[in-house]
Amino acid sequence: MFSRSAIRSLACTRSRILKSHGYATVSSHPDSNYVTVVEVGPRDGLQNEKAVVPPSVKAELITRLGHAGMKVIEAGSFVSPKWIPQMAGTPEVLMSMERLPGNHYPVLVPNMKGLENLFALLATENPPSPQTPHHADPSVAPLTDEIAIFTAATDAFAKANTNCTIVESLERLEKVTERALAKGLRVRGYVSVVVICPYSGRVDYRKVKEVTRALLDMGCYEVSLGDTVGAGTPADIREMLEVVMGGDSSIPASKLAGHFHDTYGTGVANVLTALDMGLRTVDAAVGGLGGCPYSPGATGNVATEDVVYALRGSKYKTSGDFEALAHVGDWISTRIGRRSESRAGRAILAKRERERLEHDKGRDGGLAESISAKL
Ligand SMILES: CC(C)(COP(=O)([O-])OP(=O)([O-])OC[C@H]1O[C@@H](n2cnc3c(N)ncnc32)[C@H](O)[C@@H]1OP(=O)([O-])[O-])[C@@H](O)C(=O)NCCC(=O)NCCSC(=O)C[C@@](C)(O)CC(=O)[O-]
Repeated sequence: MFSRSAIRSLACTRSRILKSHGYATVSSHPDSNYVTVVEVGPRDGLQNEKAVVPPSVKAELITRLGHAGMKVIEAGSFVSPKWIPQMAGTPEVLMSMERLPGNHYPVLVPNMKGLENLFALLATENPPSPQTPHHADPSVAPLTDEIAIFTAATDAFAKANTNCTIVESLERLEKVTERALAKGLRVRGYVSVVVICPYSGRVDYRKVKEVTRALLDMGCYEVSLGDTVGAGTPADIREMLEVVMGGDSSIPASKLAGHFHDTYGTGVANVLTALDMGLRTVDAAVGGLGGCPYSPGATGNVATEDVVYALRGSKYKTSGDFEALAHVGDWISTRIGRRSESRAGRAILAKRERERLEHDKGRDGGLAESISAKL
């Protein structure tokens, strides 16, 4: 486990960093019941596929997701290709996907090397200037305007995922965040294994809070809390959020997002619990793609279609088009040789297929009747 004093010493740099950059804030939606669903399928989903999906297919997936109404789509990672070969083509993906204006396409960055690689790519599009640090054309979204940094609530998981302890990862990420903010990029944080760690078991929710606080103090505008194993129940999520959002140095719901894997089928229930607790951002993957390479047995993220369907008719609003997303989930699942894991997606496509068959049968029946009437 990491030491509290180490985390506290990181927090001491807070005032210095905030003095130079301030918290990078994202303007909150005018409707307080608007739910931002961050689409993580192209990154969290495809990073876990055995086969390396070609950049052209990933780019088409992101393009399709944009046209299905997704506004924030995690497009890939600038991580070590030795660790995650599935994400090696991220620069090509960013260069070839359609970037809808107003959309955001964050990428994962684990260290300075990843950030330098990203900067090199951004510089190829628009030579930087003080006014437009990395992007000038308003008719398309920037290649990316946001990075996501990641650590964990246990040392065991941090070591498996990033080859270092939590404290070491926070030291590394602090430098990455400072440089990214200075370049005008937004920074989002992730904390993995907020409920159960596949290596060290039940997680102490106070650790989740400490790591989340450290990421916010660095300058992350939001921290996404990952039930990486996907075994958390709504009661677990409620208890975890009560600890993170309560007590001394409480963290407001507006700074948190929920990231729930659906291994035990509690993903949608956990999303609804998080919304009930005041969160308004959740992560999801179309078709329920994914898992985590360092969480054996964990299945994909909660499916975007399932989340969008579950919010229908409720007080919550969101941007994705349910049926269009079901088609995207079916398309990418077929491309990678599996079935869509979205229950709602499969149900609506099966219903539409039955309707089509009945319509065709009706048309054929009508035709047969009119032919026999003429004879
Ligand atoms: C963090 C490191 C890099 C440390 O890895 P390391 O091996 O300690 O790093 P290193 O500095 O010793 O470098 C080793 C080699 O990798 C290269 N390298 C080093 N960094 C990079 C880079 N950025 N881009 C390209 N290459 C890089 C570096 O140049 C060197 O190459 P060599 O000299 O051997 O030829 C490594 O552990 C890593 O990349 N891990 C990635 C882990 C990952 O992507 N996991 C999945 C994402 S997190 C997740 O899915 C959870 C989340 C976010 O979804 C939430 C949830 O569900 O919980």
